[in-house]
Amino acid sequence: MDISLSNGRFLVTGGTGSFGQTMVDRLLASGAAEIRVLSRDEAKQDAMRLRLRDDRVRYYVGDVRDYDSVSKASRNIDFVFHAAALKQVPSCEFFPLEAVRTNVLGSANVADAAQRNGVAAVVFLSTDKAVHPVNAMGMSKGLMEKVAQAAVRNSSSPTRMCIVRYGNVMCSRGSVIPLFIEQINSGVPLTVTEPTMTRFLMSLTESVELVEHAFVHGRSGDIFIKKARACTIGDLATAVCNLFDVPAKIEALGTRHGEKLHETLVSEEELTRAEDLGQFLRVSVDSRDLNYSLYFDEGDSGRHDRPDYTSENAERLDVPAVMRLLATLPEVRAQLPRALADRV
Ligand SMILES: O=c1ccn([C@@H]2O[C@H](COP(=O)(O)OP(=O)(O)O[C@H]3O[C@H](CO)[C@@H](O)[C@H](O)[C@H]3O)[C@@H](O)[C@H]2O)c(=O)[nH]1
Repeated sequence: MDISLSNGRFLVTGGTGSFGQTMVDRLLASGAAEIRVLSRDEAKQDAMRLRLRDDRVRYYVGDVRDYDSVSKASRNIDFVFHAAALKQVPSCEFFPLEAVRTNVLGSANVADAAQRNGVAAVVFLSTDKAVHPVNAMGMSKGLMEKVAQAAVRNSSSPTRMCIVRYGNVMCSRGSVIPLFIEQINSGVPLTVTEPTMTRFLMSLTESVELVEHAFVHGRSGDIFIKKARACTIGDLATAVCNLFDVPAKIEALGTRHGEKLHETLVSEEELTRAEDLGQFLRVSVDSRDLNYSLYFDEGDSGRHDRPDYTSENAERLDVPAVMRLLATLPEVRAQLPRALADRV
């Protein structure tokens, strides 16, 4: 089957979220024949229905935790983008089993339903927090990656499954940039956890580009990463204040539950078998089978001589560069007085 966003029937799990809605917009603009949105919240679906008013989008209320609802939504579908997840780090720390139910078991349901329904390809959305994970959200996403790769290894199904891993998506729902802007608008200090903490910065558009790249070019079991720039949270807070032309008033919060100082997009072990594709990296699945004698006799000849790819050693943006980047984001521009937007 021809692999393109304009051809076929698509299912987007978590389709009412920040990524999901951007992906659905992209699919509609590309001319996709049918797009199903699977999500739990009927009110968000209704708001989306009213915004889009497009018959090609069908809404399925359901939960990836429930195999039946995933299976029904996957019937006669060609391609799945699996974005449904519990993604807030602090809340997953308090409810780790909820993260397991949605991110691990829910993803297993998506993989299983796709294989049984003859779906051609699935892209699973993962996160840098899945690498060397220290919090329940990252651990559950790391296990999701393993579940997807095991589904590829353990089955002769033709369903192609790829994973994309990305860093912080600027302005996604509940994230720090909209919070900083809200704090500026309310005239209260910006709550900064730890100024030296670093994070990768990606736009929603870039996250959709990464998913599209994996969808078109991925081989089963591949993990795709888009090379990204990073900044410190202290510089991010200063950049937001400068952009809105307010003095930088900062209240130190301290590191939150389960947070890392720096994130890792690709581990050094993965880098030994990563393929550099320019803007993207491809880490293919370790396809050796479970024959222990081969592990002992042949081992892994890859050399571990490259450090992890982290938000600490990635291209670092300074305050003016972060300001320029923020000023390109529609979500930020919508809040920024015209005169200030034009100055950057
Ligand atoms: O009041 C706040 C809230 C957050 N932060 C910091 O801002 C950064 C970003 O925080 P946030 O936007 O909450 O994102 P993360 O906790 O890093 O997690 C996001 O980014 C991940 C990718 O790393 C995604 O997988 C998650 O779903 C998403 O919530 C972190 O360094 C936080 O410590 C502050 O300084 N002040």
